[in-house]
Amino acid sequence: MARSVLSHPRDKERLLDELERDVMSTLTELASYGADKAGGVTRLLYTEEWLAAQRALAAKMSGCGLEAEFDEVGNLFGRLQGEDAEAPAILTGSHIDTVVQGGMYDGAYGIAAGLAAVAHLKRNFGRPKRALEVVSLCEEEGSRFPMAYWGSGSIVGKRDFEQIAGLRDARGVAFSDAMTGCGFGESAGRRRSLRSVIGAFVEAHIEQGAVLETEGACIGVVEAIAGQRRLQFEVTGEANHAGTTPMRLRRDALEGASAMMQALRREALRRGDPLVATVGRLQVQPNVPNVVPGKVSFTVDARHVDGQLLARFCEWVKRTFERMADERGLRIEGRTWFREEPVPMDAGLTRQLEEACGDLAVSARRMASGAGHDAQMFAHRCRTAMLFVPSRRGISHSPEEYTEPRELAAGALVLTELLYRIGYGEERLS
Ligand SMILES: NC(=O)NC(NC(N)=O)C(=O)[O-]
Ligand SMILES: [Zn+2]
Ligand SMILES: [Zn+2]
Repeated sequence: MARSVLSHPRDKERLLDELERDVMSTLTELASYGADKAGGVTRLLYTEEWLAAQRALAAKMSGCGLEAEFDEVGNLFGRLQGEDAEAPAILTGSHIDTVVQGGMYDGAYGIAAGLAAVAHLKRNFGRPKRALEVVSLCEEEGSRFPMAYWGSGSIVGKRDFEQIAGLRDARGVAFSDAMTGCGFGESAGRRRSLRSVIGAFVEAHIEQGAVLETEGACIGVVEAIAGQRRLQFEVTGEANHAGTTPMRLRRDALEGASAMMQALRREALRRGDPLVATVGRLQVQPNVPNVVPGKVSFTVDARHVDGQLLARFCEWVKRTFERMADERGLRIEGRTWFREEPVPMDAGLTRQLEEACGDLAVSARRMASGAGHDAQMFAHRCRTAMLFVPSRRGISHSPEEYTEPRELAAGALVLTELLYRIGYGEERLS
């Protein structure tokens, strides 16, 4: 087996041209599924545009000579069989879903890069020692239903059908109805999602921050992924007439909630980086100009690379919000609907990723991820590594999300090299 996918350094530009062409073709096609008027992409789990994107990817995978198959929750796999049918497969990919009015790269890039890499390896090196699978994970963001990592979590056993019972989206559509409506679910007769043995998982993703761009590095070698909590609060006061209710007699739920949000921001700033806290969703009832708001619900998304410091901050949030509600004669209910602990990437596989960057003369730097990723799920079950490519001005979860095609190709080149070494090499996964 040759040491590298490059038989000579002069082959690098030609391979970058090929990978850039293939990655951009897949990204452009996927961006058409859920293209919204704001110029971004909205492709939520189990919607028509989500299903159309998965079906288009299945056709692309088959067109590359891979065995395309959906599992019971709608994860899509494109498999390149290995010589050793018993050897645990190596998976690469990311999530197909997006946030509302998101960009065309978050998630989709990892799928496009994985497909370009495995297709190149198949064409040029034939059958690997162990199976290589490109995976389009059905959901990661938690944008439609109060459930995140549904795709990767179902594969590694951290999500199951009991957890989605009773969940509904903002329009009242039941999770289970949306899932069965797309032809998935427990009784759809598809392969079970849970996989007991996985050789490794490698995810390519946009950085969604500005470190690589600021430092002029091509690749982020991810060492760890931050932990995160998502909390939902309901503040209840008393709806009343905006014209006849004196200020001192009001129990204004929005005034109380806004004071809590200001306190949240001040405390997060006081505790300092890398702690972040975000109020992303706010709903006011009855939400009309001439009524004192009687009820407000809002979300808090809190993250930190240190699990203990994250837990302590969330305890402060709950304690402080309860005190502030009491002081105003308001009621407050809070619940944590999502939590993931910080997780390190596999040291050996990360070292191999870094070595591949060096051998390919692609600049790289080690870093942590403030964003959550499917790699966070797989890291509990198998050797997992992750690479980033730069995000222009660090922008993501926005129609302004952008990465240069050549930067996307460089990430795909490193991914191709790593998959070649661990998929075709004799040595066991280190
Ligand atoms: N890559 C992501 O944008 N992930 C997002 N989604 C989750 N589940 O973390 C996030 O908010 O960081
Ligand atoms: Zn995202
Ligand atoms: Zn993502």
